[in-house]
Amino acid sequence: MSGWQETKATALLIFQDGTIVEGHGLGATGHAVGEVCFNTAITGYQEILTDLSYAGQIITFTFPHIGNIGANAEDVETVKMASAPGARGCVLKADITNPSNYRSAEHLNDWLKANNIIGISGVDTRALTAMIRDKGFANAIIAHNPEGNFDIDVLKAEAAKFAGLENLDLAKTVSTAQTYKWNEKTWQWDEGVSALENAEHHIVAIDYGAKSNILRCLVDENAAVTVVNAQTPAKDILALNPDGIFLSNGPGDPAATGEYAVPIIQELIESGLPIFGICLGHQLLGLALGAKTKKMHQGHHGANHPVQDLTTTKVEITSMNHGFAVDADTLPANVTETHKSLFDGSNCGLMVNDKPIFSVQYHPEASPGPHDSHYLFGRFMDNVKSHKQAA
Ligand SMILES: NC(=O)CC[C@H](N)C(=O)O
Repeated sequence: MSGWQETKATALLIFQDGTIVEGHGLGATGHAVGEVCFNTAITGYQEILTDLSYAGQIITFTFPHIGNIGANAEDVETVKMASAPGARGCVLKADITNPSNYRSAEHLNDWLKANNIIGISGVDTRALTAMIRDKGFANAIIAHNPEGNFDIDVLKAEAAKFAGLENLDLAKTVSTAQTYKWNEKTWQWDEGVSALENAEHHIVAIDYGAKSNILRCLVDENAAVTVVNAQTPAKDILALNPDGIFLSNGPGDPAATGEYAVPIIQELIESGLPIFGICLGHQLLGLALGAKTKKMHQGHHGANHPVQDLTTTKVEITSMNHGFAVDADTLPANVTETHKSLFDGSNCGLMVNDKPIFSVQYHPEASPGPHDSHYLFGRFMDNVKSHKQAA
C-alpha cells in the first residue's frame, strides 16, 4: 500500500517492519507512535490504561473482552497532578459492548475519546501477542480515522521516526510539576475512598509517574504523603523532614532517567532514612547502588506473575508492568537479591544489607491484580517506626 488509501478499516496499526493490521477505530482520532506491549490481565483495563508507566507504549490486551464494565472516575491510576497522559493507544480483540456494571459511569469508547487514547478493535490479539513473544517488543503507529482515509506513506514515515523506549527518559515528562500532599486511603466497599485525618508518619514520594493506589497504600499505613517532582534536589526533600522516602514507578528507560535520579537517590541513601522503591523506583535504586539495568525481550505486563521471596522461599502472585530489569549479576556486595521472577528468573527485588532500604520490581499496590504483596507497605512502615525509635 502507498499514498492515500480508502479502506473499510477505520483504524490501523502499522509496525516499523511494514506489517499493517486493520481494525475498527475507537476513542480518540488521529495517530500516535509507541512501543507495542501485551498485558495479560483479565481485569482492570482502566487502571492499566491510566498507569503513567505506560507512557510511550501501545497496549495490546490479551483478554478478548475489554470495556464490558465501562469506565468510572474512581479506577483512574493517573494522579490528578500528573503533567502528561499514560498509554498512547490500545489494541482490542472484540468490539466494546455496552457497559454492564453498577460502578460504570460511561462507555469505555467515550472515556477513551475524552482521555485522548486511540484504540483499535477487531484485531487478532492472539497472533499479535505471539509475534511480540517471538520477536520481542515492536514499535508501531496506531491511527484512527472514522472515514477510513489513511496516508500510509506518511504514517510509515512517522512510525520510522520513533527510536523506541531505550535511552528515553519519560519520567520527567509525567512527573508532577508542583509538590502536593496526598491523604487519600484505598477504596473500600460501600465507602469509596476517604481521607486520613491525623497521620503518624510522613513519607516523601519522589514522583516518576506514580500510581494513585501506591500513594493510597502508603496512607493506609498511617502516613501523610508529600509528592515531589522527580528532579527535586535531595536537600529540598530532606528539608521536608520525612520519616521515609518512597521511589515511585514510572515510564521509560531507567538508565536515561538515572542521569538526574541517581545522584539524588545516592544522597538520600547517605541520609540513613528508610527507602522503599517500586518498579522504576526499584530500577533507579539499583542504579544508585551501583548495579546496571537492561532492556527485556518482551517485558512483564500482567496480573498473574509468580515471584519468589528468596528470604522466605514463599511465592507471591504479582501484578507487573515493566520492560527493563535490574541485572542481578551486577548487584554490589552489600546488596542482596530478595525476589526473583518464577517465569524467567529475572530480578524482582533487592535490599541493602546494612540499611533500611529495599525495593521490588513488581506492584504490591495491585490496581489491578492480586494483593499477595501488600505486606511490603507494612515492611516499609516497620522500617520507618524502627528508624524513628532509634533516632
Ligand atoms: N511500571 C514501571 O515503573 C515501569 C518501569 C520501567 N519504565 C520499565 O518499563 O521497566
